[in-house]
Amino acid sequence: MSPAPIRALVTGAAGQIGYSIVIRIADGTVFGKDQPVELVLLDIPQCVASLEGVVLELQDCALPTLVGVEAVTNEKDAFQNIDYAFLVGAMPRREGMERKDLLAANVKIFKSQGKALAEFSKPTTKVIVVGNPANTNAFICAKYAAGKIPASNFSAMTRLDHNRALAQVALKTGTTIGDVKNVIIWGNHSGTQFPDVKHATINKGSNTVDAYTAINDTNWIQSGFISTVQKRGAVIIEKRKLSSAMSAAKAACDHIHDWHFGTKPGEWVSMAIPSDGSYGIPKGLIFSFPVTIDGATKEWKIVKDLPLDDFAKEKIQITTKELEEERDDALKACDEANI
Ligand SMILES: NC(=O)C1=CN([C@@H]2O[C@H](COP(=O)(O)OP(=O)(O)OC[C@H]3O[C@@H](n4cnc5c(N)ncnc54)[C@H](O)[C@@H]3O)[C@@H](O)[C@H]2O)C=CC1
Ligand SMILES: O=C(O)CCC(=O)C(=O)O
Repeated sequence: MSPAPIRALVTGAAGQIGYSIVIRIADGTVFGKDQPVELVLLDIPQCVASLEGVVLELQDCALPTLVGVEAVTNEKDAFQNIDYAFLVGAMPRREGMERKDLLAANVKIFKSQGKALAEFSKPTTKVIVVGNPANTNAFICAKYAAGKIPASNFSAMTRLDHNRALAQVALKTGTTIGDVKNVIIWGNHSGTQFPDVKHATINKGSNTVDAYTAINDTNWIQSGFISTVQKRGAVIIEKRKLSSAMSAAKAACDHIHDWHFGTKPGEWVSMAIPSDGSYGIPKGLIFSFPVTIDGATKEWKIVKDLPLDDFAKEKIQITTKELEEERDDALKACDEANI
């Protein structure tokens, strides 16, 4: 007998990330090839025709794992009874903007969706926020769903930054992605994030070497590497005139896949989740940490007590400060927003 279907919501499903994400959820990449999936696609009423087009294409994919698709334009229908929510729908930044410039416009969406989660969803629903500024939107969403859904069920996506870091290290060392383990993205999904390879390892032939030794270029690790990962989103906007979508959709699916199935033994992933005070990060801030996940309980744990040198502490302080400022601005915008 096949298991009960997993009901997954994708918001902004008519947008560019939505278009790349739904096929991976529907075809078993995220929840497994034997797991039936019901998809709920939400977008704004102006995008209904485009949303219907996505539904037709999903039908045409003839996927054995996809047992239902609903296209909706209201939160009540969208958030009903879901197991996972991929909250993508939000305004993307254009050339020259910082992600936090989106705060005033996008935070209202996440206030409203937090309330909808509280009203219509199950207490076990797990949420990934992709829409920028992702950490702060997740903070707001969790705040307005509080009382019904625990804060630990809310996360923001820094997996794209994590994947970018893996790829840069693999390129630099002439290895493959599978050879590089345990990079970390600390903090905000923004230009202040701290991509860190201090605790990473690289397989070279039959040896496992620490990343600093394998890379053998401290200047690159502490400068070029960090800024490449921090600025990757902006460079892609400059080149494509659109923000990253294929890689963002892949990262969102990696994030939920690992939350559902758990992380591999001896490995961690980067995930922005509510701080419990670890590493001196203020409690409740949605901060990217290294986490391990138990696939049986679907609970994440922050990897504790990694030694941090002064360089790391300074970088972490910068991104913490930015997140505190964003949080305060977002709370103000929510108070002012009459939703
Ligand atoms: N965290 C991360 O690593 C990344 C985050 N992003 C962010 O993801 C978001 C989406 O990006 P794209 O898909 O490229 O944008 P897009 O503009 O192509 O699509 C966004 C979709 O969301 C819809 N939408 C707007 N308000 C909505 C609402 N209240 N409810 C439901 N749908 C709504 C729009 O109608 C549109 O179809 C942006 O904020 C972008 O900055 C993008 C890449 C990576
Ligand atoms: O950079 C942006 O604002 C949009 C896409 C994004 O967040 C990213 O590519 O990292």
